[in-house]
Amino acid sequence: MTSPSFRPAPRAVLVLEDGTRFEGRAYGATGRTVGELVFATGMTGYQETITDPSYAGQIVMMTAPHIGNTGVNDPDRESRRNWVAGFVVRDPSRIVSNFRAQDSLDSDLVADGIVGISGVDTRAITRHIRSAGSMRAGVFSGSDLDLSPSEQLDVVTRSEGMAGRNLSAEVSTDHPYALPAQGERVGTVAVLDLGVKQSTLNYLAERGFEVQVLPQTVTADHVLSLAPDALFFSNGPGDPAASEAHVELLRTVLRAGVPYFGICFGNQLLGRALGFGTYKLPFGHRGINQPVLDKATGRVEITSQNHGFAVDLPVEGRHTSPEGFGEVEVSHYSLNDQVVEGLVCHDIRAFSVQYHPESAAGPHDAVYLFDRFRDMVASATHAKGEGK
Ligand SMILES: NC(=O)CC[C@H](N)C(=O)O
Repeated sequence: MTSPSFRPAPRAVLVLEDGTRFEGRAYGATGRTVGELVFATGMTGYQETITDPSYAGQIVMMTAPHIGNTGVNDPDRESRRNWVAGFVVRDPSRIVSNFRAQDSLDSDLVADGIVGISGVDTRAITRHIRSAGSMRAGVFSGSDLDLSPSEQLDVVTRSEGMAGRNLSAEVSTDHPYALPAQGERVGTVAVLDLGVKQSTLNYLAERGFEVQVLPQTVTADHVLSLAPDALFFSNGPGDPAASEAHVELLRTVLRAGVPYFGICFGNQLLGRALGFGTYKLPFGHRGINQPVLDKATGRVEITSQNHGFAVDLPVEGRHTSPEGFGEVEVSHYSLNDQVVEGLVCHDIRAFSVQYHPESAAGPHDAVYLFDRFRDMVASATHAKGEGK
């Protein structure tokens, strides 16, 4: 595992849908892959990134130049596999050096068939995407290099874009399962698994929730038949505008008075359930040092983010839900570009954030949101007990 190999890897090429090409070396599995090319700015946490199911369908490029130094290990996996459609790095570590390492990143990518490329100028590619926007791309190595440049470009331009894409079925659990509550029990939370990360489930269980994880195919009737004390929608890949069935489920369960918390995709779906729109950002927010303002406290949080879509609402003032859920406010917004980063409902028990309070990887500034959820559910249960 730690023996250095100084043989140059075989060639590979990264082809962008606008025809731009970058020559490099094969990294991870060899072959061909297509997806939306996005960049992630975290200097650490590559394993949490590639095992985040929200990245399904995306070729992730790390802007940090040196990747793989600490290898991979089982405790840091956020889900059952690596989900990225492809992986682009500048300078992969030739050795693994960490006491927690169980394997090298390269061989872990090979095990999951993730086609990657290294030795490309990731700074130039990032600047290109920053100006031109995220776009479809392909990585080709091995016998796929026999395709001519125009045939490779054809493969890319014939592939599906991210707008309008529903990917929940690819990443969700196919069977329900549960995590027991830890410490003082607050109640049960039904978690719709749209691509949930393990750290999120752990935080919920640690806050006293019995966590019931449900496949994304579940119906509103089934959720209500479980009589959960709360509902949670996870992060996940794809375009929120293509998840109408989940939006309908959310509306029904909210109308039944069940308290709600959503993260990332779960924030976008709350926005849509309330009757607002979502839109695609030019190149999205992906990294672990994204500044966000909590409007209620004036506090700035440094957050972990991974989103390419956002809720379409002015960050100031209150807005009336066209779906009859009362007054809604943007609770948090990005200090980089004023994009909506959180929603709070004033007339029903529901809130959500666009960023990742489970902080895997990333700073722990936003972990308080799990406490806020626990307190909201505890007060709802108390009110129910008093017949309010
Ligand atoms: N991490 C997420 O949940 C991402 C949500 C959505 N797929 C987006 O890209 O905006």
